[in-house]
Amino acid sequence: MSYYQYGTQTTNQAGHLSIGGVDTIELAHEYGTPLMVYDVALIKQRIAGFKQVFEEAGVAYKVTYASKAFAAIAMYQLLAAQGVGCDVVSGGEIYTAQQAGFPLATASFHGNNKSAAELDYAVTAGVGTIVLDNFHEIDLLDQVLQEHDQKIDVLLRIAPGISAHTHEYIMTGQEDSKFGFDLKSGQATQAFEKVQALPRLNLRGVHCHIGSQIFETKGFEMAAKAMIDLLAQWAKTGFTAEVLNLGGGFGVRYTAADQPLAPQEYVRDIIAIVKKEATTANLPLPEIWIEPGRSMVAEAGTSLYTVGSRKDLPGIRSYVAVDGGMGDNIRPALYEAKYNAVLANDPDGAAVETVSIAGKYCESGDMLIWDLPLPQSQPGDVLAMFVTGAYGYSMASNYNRNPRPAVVFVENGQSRLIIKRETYADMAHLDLNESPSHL
Ligand SMILES: Cc1ncc(COP(=O)(O)O)c(C=O)c1O
Ligand SMILES: N[C@@H](CCCC[NH3+])C(=O)O
Repeated sequence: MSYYQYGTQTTNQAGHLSIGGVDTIELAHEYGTPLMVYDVALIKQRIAGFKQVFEEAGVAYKVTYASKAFAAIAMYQLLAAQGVGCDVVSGGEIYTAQQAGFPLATASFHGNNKSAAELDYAVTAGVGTIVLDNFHEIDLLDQVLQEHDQKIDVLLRIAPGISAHTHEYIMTGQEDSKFGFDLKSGQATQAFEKVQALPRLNLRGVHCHIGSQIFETKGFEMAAKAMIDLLAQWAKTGFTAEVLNLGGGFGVRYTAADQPLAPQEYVRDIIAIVKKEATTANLPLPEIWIEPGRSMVAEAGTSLYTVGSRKDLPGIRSYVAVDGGMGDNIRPALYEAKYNAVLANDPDGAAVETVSIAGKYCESGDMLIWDLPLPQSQPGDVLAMFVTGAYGYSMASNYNRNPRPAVVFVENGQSRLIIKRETYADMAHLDLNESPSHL
């Protein structure tokens, strides 16, 4: 095998890339391309791995999936069946979870500018926890609760002032951030006092999230320590935190240059540091919550594209274009994210050339992979691009009025369509076509 295999990926007897026991070339024929393929067994393995670490440590916990990484009805159903909660960040994610029959009592609602309508929706839909992000939201939520004569559990999102080593755009825990109550300037304690004075808000603890695609455990350790120190201060007022949510952010391996720990290792480390710091501060151990997104689904996702045109610039480079691009995966254009890919019809084939994989969108920046060693490719070959399961489909767009791809789950030799390919009519269905006049 010449490629790094994630989850159930292997080369089958036909010499094709297989995922979940299903031939990816057959998937491309059956469902068309671009196609997103999710290895369900790998998602289940990740969930089980996270839970196991907590179980072994014998601590109270909650594993919640950050839906923004990939939200779909089938995904929420898979989570519910595996007994994990989720975090939602919009009315749309709440709606999708609700359609899936997801137990919303296990969901947490995040966001730096939740609207009154979204808060109302969350309260009436039965979302279990609101993660309060700012002072305006505290007032909005209290108002909504008064209207419904209800109470709700809340956490306070704290910006701990920790810069994790990751791309600037996906860093969130540093002081200069739009998210959460700032720790250093005292905003966090002001928010604590404000919430404590509002009987409809049942403050259960604190939340922080220091960023995404993080490889080192140091940042999590610093964040955990900062949170425990804060809770120790608040404990002097008689407050006992029941929950400490340390967010997500665990890194994954996109290419060989990425060397993350196994996802469970981050959690093992987090548990150890929380235990140590809580003991030192003489605090009862709170329930530890995590909310991984990327590490739950990224490596389980593979994008299949069909190879089309080619442009050779002797001495410069060769562009090989595929039938998708920045509309189904904005990450290379947005973050200069790096990916790896193989020809699904010849995954073990020796590379004979280096090509750059272009998308089909009208942007020079619509490049999926620069300088990829590949066997000789022909139009009609299927390119399998790895680790596209997080922030791919969920950040997809209809730029150039290209339809968003279909999505399938594969497991045990079977495939199931979970999101249909968008049609031209789907994309135009909100356009009004009633009057020939121009106002
Ligand atoms: C509040 C919060 N929780 C969890 C996550 C999930 O992060 P990741 O996908 O890196 O695990 C994010 C996204 O970065 C987030 O903003
Ligand atoms: N969307 C980003 C991560 C942001 C996570 C949300 N806070 C990515 O693709 O890496």
